[in-house]
Amino acid sequence: MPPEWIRWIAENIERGVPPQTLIDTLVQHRFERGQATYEVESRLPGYLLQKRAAPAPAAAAAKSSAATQYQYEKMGPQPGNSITIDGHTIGLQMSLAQPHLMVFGNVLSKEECEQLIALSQSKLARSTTVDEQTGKAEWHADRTSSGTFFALNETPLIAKLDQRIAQLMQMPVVNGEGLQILNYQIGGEYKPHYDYFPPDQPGSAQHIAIGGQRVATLIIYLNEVEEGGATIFPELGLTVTPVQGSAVYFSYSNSKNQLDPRTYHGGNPVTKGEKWIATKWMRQREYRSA
Ligand SMILES: O=C(O)CCC(=O)C(=O)O
Ligand SMILES: [Fe+2]
Repeated sequence: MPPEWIRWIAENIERGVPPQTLIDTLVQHRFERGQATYEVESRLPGYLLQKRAAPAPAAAAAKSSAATQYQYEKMGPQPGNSITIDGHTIGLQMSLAQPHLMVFGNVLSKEECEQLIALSQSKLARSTTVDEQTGKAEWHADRTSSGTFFALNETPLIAKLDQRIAQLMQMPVVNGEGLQILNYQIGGEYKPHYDYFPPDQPGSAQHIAIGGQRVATLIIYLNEVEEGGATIFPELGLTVTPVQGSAVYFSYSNSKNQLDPRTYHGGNPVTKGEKWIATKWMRQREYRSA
């Protein structure tokens, strides 16, 4: 993150601006939400951090027993060695019961990955105002990742992939948020986080208001990363290495509205080459972006 933004965060924390407001403003300025959350939270004074880390007693009790109490329900992709959707065969490579997690091969073909990167590259080029000012085409090293979204059915390719992904995840297409594309350059990472909106954080209510809580994630790897860039699940000691076209699926919300903290995950820094992923988040209900 550029130093002027770091200063902006520090000054506004000092002035007592609520952390969630800062995070939302950063996201509006095209910083990636995970990075914005990290940059703000890591600068909160100790007492505020503790306040955020120590939820109300009822919530705290629910949280401490959440890992043991989360009830795993039959949902998402059903285990089988492979699944063929519209003539395209996806292979199951590994699955875990708790949390509910699966790794798939060939979710996208090499050509589909390449087309998705090319489509995103032209969108990203339009959204980087900083680069336009300096006239430089390359990405800023201090920006941990750059991203773009595709609205549902935005192009024929996106429509085809939205269908395939929804069928794989066993969710209605309309419950999906628009496909998010992220590009990480060397040093780019996504610090460990939950994909669901933490119920004890004030900013979550406005997200949950549209389409409900997030219930499941599919992260698709669009290229081969030369070194680094694995998706890590620190609670599980699990590392998923990016392989072009393969994907990791995990679900974390059940019909009782419980959330599974075991799905805590992040993207390790890229140390050589670059990393492209496409992420699909599914909601409890139909999701309409504003
Ligand atoms: O980059 C990764 O491997 C993780 C991405 C991620 O956590 C997300 O898109 O929600
Ligand atoms: Fe995530």
